[in-house]
Amino acid sequence: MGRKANNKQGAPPTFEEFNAVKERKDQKKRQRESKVTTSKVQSKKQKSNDKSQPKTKKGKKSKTEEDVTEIPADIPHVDYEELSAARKSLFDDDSDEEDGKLETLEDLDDEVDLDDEFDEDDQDIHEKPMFSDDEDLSDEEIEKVNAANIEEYSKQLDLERQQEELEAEEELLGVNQTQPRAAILPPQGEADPASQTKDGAKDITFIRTRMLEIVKVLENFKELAEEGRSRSEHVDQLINDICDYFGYTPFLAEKLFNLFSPSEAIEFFEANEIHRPVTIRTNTLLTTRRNLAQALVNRGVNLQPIGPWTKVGLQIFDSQVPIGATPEYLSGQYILQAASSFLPVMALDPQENERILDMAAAPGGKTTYISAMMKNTGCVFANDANKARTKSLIANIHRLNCTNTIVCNYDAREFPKIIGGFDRILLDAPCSGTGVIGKDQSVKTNRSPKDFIEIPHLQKQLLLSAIDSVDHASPNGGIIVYSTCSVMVEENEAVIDYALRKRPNVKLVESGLTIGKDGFTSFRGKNFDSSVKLSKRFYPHVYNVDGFFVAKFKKLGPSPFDISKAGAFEKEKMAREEALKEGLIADDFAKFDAEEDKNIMKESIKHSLEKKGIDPRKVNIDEKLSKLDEE
Ligand SMILES: C[S@@+](CC[C@H](N)C(=O)[O-])C[C@H]1O[C@@H](n2cnc3c(N)ncnc32)[C@H](O)[C@@H]1O
Repeated sequence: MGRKANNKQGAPPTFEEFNAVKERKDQKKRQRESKVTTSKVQSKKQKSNDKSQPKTKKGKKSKTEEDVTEIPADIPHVDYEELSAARKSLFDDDSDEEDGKLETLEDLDDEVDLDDEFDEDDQDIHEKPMFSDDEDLSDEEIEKVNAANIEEYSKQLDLERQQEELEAEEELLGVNQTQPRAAILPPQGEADPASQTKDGAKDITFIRTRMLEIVKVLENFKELAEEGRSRSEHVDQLINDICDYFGYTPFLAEKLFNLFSPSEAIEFFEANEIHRPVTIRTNTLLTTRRNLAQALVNRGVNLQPIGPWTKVGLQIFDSQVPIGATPEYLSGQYILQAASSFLPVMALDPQENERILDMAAAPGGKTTYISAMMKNTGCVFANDANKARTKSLIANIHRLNCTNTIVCNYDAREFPKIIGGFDRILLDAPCSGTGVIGKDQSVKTNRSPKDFIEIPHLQKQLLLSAIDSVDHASPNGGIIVYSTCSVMVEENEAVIDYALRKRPNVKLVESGLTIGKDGFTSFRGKNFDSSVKLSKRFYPHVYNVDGFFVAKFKKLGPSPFDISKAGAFEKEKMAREEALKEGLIADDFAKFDAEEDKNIMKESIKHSLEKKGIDPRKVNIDEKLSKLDEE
């Protein structure tokens, strides 16, 4: 019978179930150890009392006793053998007991065969109570033992049952298998059995099982690999299966796979199949989290704080009202915002009365948080290159009552030519979105190798601009925070490492974030500056937040461009020259869409005419527009 047929026994476990099996296996091991040690205690006790050995096996010592070397003090003493014997005595002695009691015990007996504790071929033990010939154990003592141990006994029964279930699952998964496995990979040159269903479709159940099995092999390759099959063959098959099962292009599946160990990669891919929890941020300009929570609970919203790391976030479990249309929402008391989006603003740590630039701000989730942290003092420049997106940015700024904010619409590579000298800058850069696949499944198929050249190129240019636009002499500031919702090294560590090399007047500093994994200091043969480990990575499968990256810089001295007052175009030219030298594509990533811009301008003219009480249909808008262009 082939593998596939074997696997048709039932749906394979999910990865969580697989982990649960592993966990239960550990638990079982611990329990066995506990049992072993208690058995030893009993053995010692009996020896010291000069009593006969328990009749677990005629003429043989219990195997478990030989294995024990230590008796941990914290293990409760439960004598299962004595207990078992007592129970047997109880059955024998209490045959006239009330039906109910007997039924209960017999039910337990049905579930777990206590004789499993002893040697199977020891018929005598099966036939009579263990201690039936033990003169010292009176009925009273039996009852005492039973009463004292019944709780432990019941726990033991549960464990035994779990153990049976576990063994059944293990059998299915081959968890205990240490021998080289049966063939997991399709035989060389033969068709993949995964595509051999009757209708020719891929057998997803089979693919899932194979993925888990390959992961196990890769994590213990020496022992488990099939002879004659290389590691890379296993990896290739696993990546194929990831593509088939989760729907990624091979290119992206491999890139993401390379970020993790095989089992963690599967956890990551699994996590991308589900949405992150719905979370909101309290707008502390208008309310407190306590008052907001109370108001929403009164409307039938089921919520709780996100976690100890944020004092403004709430997680919504369910709601009887649309969470984006409550009076509290409409009056700006909160914003729907992914928990991961709080992190760069927390790292930025805006202070009252500062001048802050949010370089890529639309739709304004972070801008409005910055504004709230500054208590509406100082000034926040909220910039975005995409004019259409500035609409939602403005709407959010208004709704959340942020009165210290100026919206602008530049290609942020133009800074600091437009305006510089900021105390702090947030660059929440445009990115590939590989951290938010749970939200946008299209990322699985629409990212190409070109993206991972062009996007980092733009990110590098933007980051250099951010560095050059900050005032190194700012009393408490001189801070730049770089963030992306990508997990790719090219868009994260490689970008900040590039900035460190190009701008020796900045250094990376602690982000102040209490969660997150350290940034990579090396990756697939590339070494980054050792300080890159101060950056933080966030993963959906670890923190149940979107995949995210945050790095915090402190500017220590002026940039060469600060002094030369070079404009964006000179800087751009230099950056392009650098990029060309490094073999990067120098095409523009963020192209200006003139047609889109024209439409937005027309709409804006119509609105302003309406505001003035003029019917826009009676005005030649195209003419007005071309006049504006001339100006
Ligand atoms: C990740 S989103 C920003 C999200 C925003 N910070 C928030 O929290 O709501 C990236 C933004 O960068 C903008 N962008 C792309 N290229 C840009 C450029 N050259 N200069 C400024 N903004 C740019 C995009 O229009 C997009 O709105």
